Amino acid sequence: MLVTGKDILVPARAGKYGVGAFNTNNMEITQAIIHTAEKLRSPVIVQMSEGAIKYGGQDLANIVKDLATRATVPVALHLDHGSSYESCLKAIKMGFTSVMIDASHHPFEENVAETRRVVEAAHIMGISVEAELGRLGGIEEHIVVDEKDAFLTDPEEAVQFIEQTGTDYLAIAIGTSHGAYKGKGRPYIDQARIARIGELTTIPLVAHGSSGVPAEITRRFREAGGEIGDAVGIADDDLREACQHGIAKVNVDTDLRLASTVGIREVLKNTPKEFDPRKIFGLAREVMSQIVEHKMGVLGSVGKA
Ligand SMILES: O=C(COP(=O)(O)O)NO
Ligand SMILES: [Ca+2]
Ligand code: NA
Ligand SMILES: [Zn+2]
Repeated sequence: MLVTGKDILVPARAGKYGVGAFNTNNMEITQAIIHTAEKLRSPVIVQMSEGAIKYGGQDLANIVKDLATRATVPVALHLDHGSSYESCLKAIKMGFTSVMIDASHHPFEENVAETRRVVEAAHIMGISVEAELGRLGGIEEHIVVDEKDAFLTDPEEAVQFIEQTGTDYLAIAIGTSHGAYKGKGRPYIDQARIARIGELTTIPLVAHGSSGVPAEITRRFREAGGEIGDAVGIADDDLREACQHGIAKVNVDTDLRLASTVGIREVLKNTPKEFDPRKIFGLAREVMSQIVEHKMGVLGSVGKA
């Protein structure tokens, strides 16, 4: 059933488990996410970035909404990295049940003001809101944040921010970053910082940049002709621990991008005579489903629906 992000995340925070928020850009990705959630009896969030909305528009939103509505587990449709009040309202008009207003690259006061505007409008329409405080490294949809400008979330500031905005959940910067190259070795996740913020707050916390970039996937990616450097993601153990301290929404996009590309490349490489799109996209769907299944196991959301 189609529900709001809050319906899914408040129980997750209380139950100390994480719920995957997986980005989609087409039907097969959406099916891999939702069918796997049903198979594992797991709640799930399907999210679309502004780039995905540009690419698939209402067509894609309708695919997600239809699958979510018919799903036998709770599913929310979430706007990822909404860059403005207008963008959030447009998404709500498209049928999104959760929106992120990402104003974390602005000074605190401006972030508060922008977030408040979205919260007021969204709550009138019964839609829940994610905001962000702190700045991840890596490349967000519309902002390139280099390391020196990344800053981790201050726990006391987070309390102020939540009080002043009324946001339903909060994305925090705690060492993760977007993309396939999250650090030189194992990225450092500031568990003490998460725990501190978790102690001081009660709303669900959000970890962006949480793809694991599994070695098996990068090996297959190269084997099938892909080119990727020494990619590294967030360790499963770090995600498990983060969910014990208040992280309830865990964003995953890169892993599905890599998995779908592995599937497509393997079909094209191994069966060069193949040109049936169901075979070409079918394996991608299968590889993505395996990634979604692994992640739900790591986060502890299996059987929670
Ligand atoms: O935070 C993310 C995705 O992060 P990854 O690049 O680690 O999948 N989307 O908002
Ligand atoms: Ca941001
Ligand atoms: Na988001
Ligand atoms: Zn993100």
